[in-house]
Amino acid sequence: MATLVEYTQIELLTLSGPEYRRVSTAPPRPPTEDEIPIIDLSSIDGDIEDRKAIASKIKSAAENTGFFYIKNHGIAEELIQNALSQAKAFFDQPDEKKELVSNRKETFSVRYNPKNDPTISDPESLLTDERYSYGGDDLKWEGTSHLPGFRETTIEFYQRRLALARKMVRIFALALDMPEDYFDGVTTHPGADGLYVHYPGTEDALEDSKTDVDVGIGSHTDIQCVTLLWQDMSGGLQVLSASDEWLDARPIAGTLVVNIGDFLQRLSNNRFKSTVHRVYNRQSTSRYSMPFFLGFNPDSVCQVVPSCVDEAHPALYEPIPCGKVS
Ligand SMILES: O=C(O)CCC(=O)C(=O)O
Ligand SMILES: [Fe+2]
Repeated sequence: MATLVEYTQIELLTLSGPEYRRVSTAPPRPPTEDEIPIIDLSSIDGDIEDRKAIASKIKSAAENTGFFYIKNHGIAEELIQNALSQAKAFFDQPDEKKELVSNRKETFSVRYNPKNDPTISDPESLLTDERYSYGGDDLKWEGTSHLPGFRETTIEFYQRRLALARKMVRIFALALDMPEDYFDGVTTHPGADGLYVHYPGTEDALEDSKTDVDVGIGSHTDIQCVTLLWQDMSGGLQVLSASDEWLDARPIAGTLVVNIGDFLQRLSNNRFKSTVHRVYNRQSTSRYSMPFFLGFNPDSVCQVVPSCVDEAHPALYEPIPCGKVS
């Protein structure tokens, strides 16, 4: 007997305006191993053949669901746990010390600052270049200076993720049949945000608001190039499959979740999928996550990669600027 699958429509905000997508109304199911594979990065610093082997796995994942886990990613578990402790210390403070955002979800975010990027030899020239408007982060660090080690750990974790994200971008270049340094020039001083996110337990949220709200983030795609996400063991991240069903992107210890953003979908001429996902915290206790979003240099232009265009596949997109250049 055929099972009746029902669908509904969701509205997404994309680079080219609102878009509507069909999604199944069935509860999320576990993904198959191919739908959200676990990819081992232990040989990422090996030779080019090692990286091509990783790239071929990532290519399949990027063309299928657009989400995968990475393990042996090189970021020390101790650093991740220290960052998590700092995130908890930050969110544990009384409300007036924090920035409260909608949906009762709270965030602390660090933007790219050339001073924190060890690959930049002259940060001042970027900071004083009118085209970038990176903005200062001094107020953030002043406002958190009473939390011991907060700044140091937060910056170190940011730096490690920036380095890993740059390596991943090289793998994406290989996965698009381009030389591995193809994107290096547009990731030298990228738009890149590192966040701590706290989703309070649902009971707490209900008590305060007296309404039946979900704590989380509704259906969306990530706008940038690639996202690296650390999530705690709470669960709640759901990912739309290639057949429009919700998959449970369950937490797997020792991994980060990686997904493709709108810019990478665009420059791959839709070969790689910028996948719809959402997060709910429906448990009574807090959920913490630490996403990192890598974009391209704000002064660069995003255009379809030559290897993704041929007579049968003309470029679907015009070149667009990657960031606000003021
Ligand atoms: O918190 C998470 O697990 C994911 C958050 C997310 O999707 C986002 O911030 O774009
Ligand atoms: Fe997201």
